[in-house]
Amino acid sequence: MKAEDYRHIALDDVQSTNTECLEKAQAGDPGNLWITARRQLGGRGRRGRPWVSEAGNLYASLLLIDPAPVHALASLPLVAALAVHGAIARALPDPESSLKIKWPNDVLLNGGKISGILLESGIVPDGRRAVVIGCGVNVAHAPKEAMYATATLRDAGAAVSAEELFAYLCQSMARELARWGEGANMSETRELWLRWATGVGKQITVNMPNASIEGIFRDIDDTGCLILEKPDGSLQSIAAGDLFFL
Ligand SMILES: O=C(O)CCCC[C@@H]1SC[C@@H]2NC(=O)N[C@@H]21
Repeated sequence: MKAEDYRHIALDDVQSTNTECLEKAQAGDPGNLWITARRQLGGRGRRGRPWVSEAGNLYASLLLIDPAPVHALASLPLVAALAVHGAIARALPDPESSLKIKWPNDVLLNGGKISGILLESGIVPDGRRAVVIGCGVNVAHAPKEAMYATATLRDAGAAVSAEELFAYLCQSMARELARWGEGANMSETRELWLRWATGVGKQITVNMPNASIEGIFRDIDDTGCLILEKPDGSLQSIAAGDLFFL
């Protein structure tokens, strides 16, 4: 599908563009629908954290219905990260900027988080699976009280608006979904993801809900899992967690 084949609804204030998409799906929407908002009053981040969503930044969610066989869905966060990375790269005036992907799907500009992505899913009344890819990008501002380094497109000298960045995102998302081919072509997506990844080969800590492990970030596999080499030399595959560099 090409970028123009996706529908788009632009809203003003919403709780969350992800919620809007999930509600559309429950009401029978066929999917391939982008919902954007000027502001979110209840923006959600990973692990139930809030996502501060003042006007000026990009809040965009893509609703897909049954985008791939269930076993391939775990790699969709990598597709989303590549798409957001591509859109931001296009907006940056300085081609030398360091724009990296931090596993699984944060995008970092010069080491500061410039984007977060939240995938959510649900089963619609006819039994099919709705998947929502929610993307937030710091265009004009970053949360003031963040516990981590942040970055914005404005501070990087990019004169792009949230609307213009959304147009770039539509194109890069369509391109990356087509490349991925419903998971059938994951090897190409994985290679590209690794090209932009930060921390591969480095000592890291991965925080998971009930544990935290240290080791060397060796690789990612075709399902998007991080392969960690533990101090005893054994390899552990990790499906989800927050990554920190030591
Ligand atoms: O914690 C993260 O890094 C993920 C943040 C995801 C934020 C986006 S903004 C658009 C969409 N709607 C939401 O409520 N969350 C996502």
